[in-house]
Amino acid sequence: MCFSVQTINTRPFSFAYQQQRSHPSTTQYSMAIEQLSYRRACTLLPHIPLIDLSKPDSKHLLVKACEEFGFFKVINHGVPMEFISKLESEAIKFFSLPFSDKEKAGPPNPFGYGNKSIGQNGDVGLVEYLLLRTNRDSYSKTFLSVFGENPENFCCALNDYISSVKRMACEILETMADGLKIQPRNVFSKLLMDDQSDSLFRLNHYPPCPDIQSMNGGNMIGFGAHTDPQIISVLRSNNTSGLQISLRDGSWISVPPDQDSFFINVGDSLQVMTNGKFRSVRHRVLANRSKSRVSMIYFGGPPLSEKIAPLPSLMRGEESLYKEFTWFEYKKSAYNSRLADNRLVLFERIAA
Ligand SMILES: C=C1C[C@]23C[C@@]1(O)CC[C@H]2[C@@]12CC[C@H](O)[C@@](C)(C(=O)O1)[C@H]2[C@@H]3C(=O)O
Ligand SMILES: O=C(O)CCC(=O)C(=O)O
Ligand SMILES: [Fe+2]
Repeated sequence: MCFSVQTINTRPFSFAYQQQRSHPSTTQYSMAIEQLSYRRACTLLPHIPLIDLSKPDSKHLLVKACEEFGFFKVINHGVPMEFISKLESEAIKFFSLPFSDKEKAGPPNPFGYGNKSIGQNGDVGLVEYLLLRTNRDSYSKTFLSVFGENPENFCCALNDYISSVKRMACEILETMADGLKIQPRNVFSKLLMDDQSDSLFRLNHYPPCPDIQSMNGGNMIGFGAHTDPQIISVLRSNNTSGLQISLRDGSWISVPPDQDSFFINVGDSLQVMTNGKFRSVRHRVLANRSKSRVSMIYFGGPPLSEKIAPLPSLMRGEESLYKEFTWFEYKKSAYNSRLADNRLVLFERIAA
């Protein structure tokens, strides 16, 4: 069964040479063609910022990407390929089990194995998943029911991957603090490093959807449009397309998959902590006609008792755009919402 989404917004681009006189010169032609290819590149190419973590100047690009898109791609990330491929193969093994085995780890409450139903409020998508807490004791229990006495391989793969990706997420958050010229540089990363940090991990499997063309004009929803409530999300997928991000004008652009890189999302909490300077990015996943997509996402969240508020060092005399709240309050409200809802509006301060 597939689920539909509205047609992707494609922005029309006008042909530069339509504005020329009836007999343009060669120079006018070549200028027009140049302009046309430039416009085509701007319209058709995804404008995904690329951050090379090994370059010292990345902090400025990183801040710019968070302000403009709330999304960027990271290379030279330092996460060993071995950890990535080991976890991917464990995930594939899990999703290949018979449904009767997988459902032993479900239904999600919200943790555990889920199939087609996302969250508790009626959202659906063409996806099956495992939603886990990031501590080993917690996910080991989830797997005992499926793998009996031997969940060790999966648990080791998760532990290696999550530790390494968490380290990278902290490095990114510290580089962000440098780029924003705020101190201490662990002002964001300490929330993920805290023993009580409420971080999550998700493995998603999107099976191919061969009847895509015959249904709803070719757009089937894998994971509906939403923003992530946490501070930062670190996403890695195999080489199957599907992920899209929404630009400020509401149009959607496809993110070309890259199995060797990571994609970073600014979450709602980071938008609040920067008083709206950084943008929590709306994103979604469309089903693929012929290939399975497997993605793994680390959601870096603060401790439940943490106050989520704009950092005073970023305010410089501005008013806070948000009411005061704790992560517990925000999370409770988020988990009562539908996927597509704007969860931050309830926490916005009404301008005087
Ligand atoms: C519909 C929902 C699923 C979600 C909880 C919610 O009520 C609204 C936020 C959703 C989301 C999106 C990002 C992450 O995938 C997630 C784990 C999260 O923290 O918030 C999911 C929640 C979920 O799948 O339970
Ligand atoms: O699976 C993906 O590529 C993205 C999923 C996602 O956005 C999420 O789980 O919050
Ligand atoms: Fe997401």
